[in-house]
Amino acid sequence: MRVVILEDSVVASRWAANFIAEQIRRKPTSVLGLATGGTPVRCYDQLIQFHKNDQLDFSQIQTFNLDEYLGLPPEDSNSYRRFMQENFFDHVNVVPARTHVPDGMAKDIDSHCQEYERRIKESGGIDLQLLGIGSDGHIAFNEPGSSLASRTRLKSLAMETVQDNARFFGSEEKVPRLAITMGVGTIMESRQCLLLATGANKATAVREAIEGPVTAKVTASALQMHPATIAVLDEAAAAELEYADYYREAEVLRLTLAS
Ligand SMILES: N[C@@H]1[C@@H](O)[C@H](O)[C@@H](COP(=O)(O)O)O[C@@H]1O
Repeated sequence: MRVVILEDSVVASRWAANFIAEQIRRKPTSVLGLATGGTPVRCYDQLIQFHKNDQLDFSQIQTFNLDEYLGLPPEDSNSYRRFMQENFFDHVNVVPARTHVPDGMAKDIDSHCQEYERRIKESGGIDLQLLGIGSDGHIAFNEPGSSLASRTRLKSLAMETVQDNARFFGSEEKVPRLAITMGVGTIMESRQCLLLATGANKATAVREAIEGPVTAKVTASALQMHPATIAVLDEAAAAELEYADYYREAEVLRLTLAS
């Protein structure tokens, strides 16, 4: 796994946004997998700036979001669909019908999940999947114990995740306990993954994901088996990495080779 350590969350978010922008410039019809949470907000901000200032064109892309809370309609202020509209989609020229977020109000959840998988396949598959990481090491809502071969399905949230996400809802009681989420297997089929993690509260999860054993206890560790994952970290999130100096040196060498 390529590990890029940058000074702070501003620089790390800009790096991630640049990487996504390059992907879109190289392939204007890119299929992007997108994430929610506090972490990617700055990255989306930067992409919006690229659109406004540098004419970055989103008109041909398709997007698939990782997950959605069960029982929240799209207009709910805490739904991930609303998050995406407010933090990204409403500010760029993406075609609304080409943006996909699981439907938290789906009546037949199993067939909705299968349909979501079918649409990803039909799109040609995800070119670049943006990921955050939960403090318990989850990706999307693949909580500890999730099968590393799992597909899009209904999952119950771990208590740690409920507590972490209570900050968006005002209280723990208001956080839905169930969500529809892409599986680890679904994510692993993306051609490239970009794991963005910032802040000291992610340091342990980041260490376990990058340097620990591959285990369903830390579903982000499955990315060690992915052929093209880049972890973009700020110093705080990288603080517990045993091989941080090696990753830094490798990046310097990469830059030297590129110049
Ligand atoms: N399902 C989302 C994840 O996709 C996200 O990575 C995680 C961390 O979010 P934050 O960036 O707010 O720490 O939160 C939720 O659980």
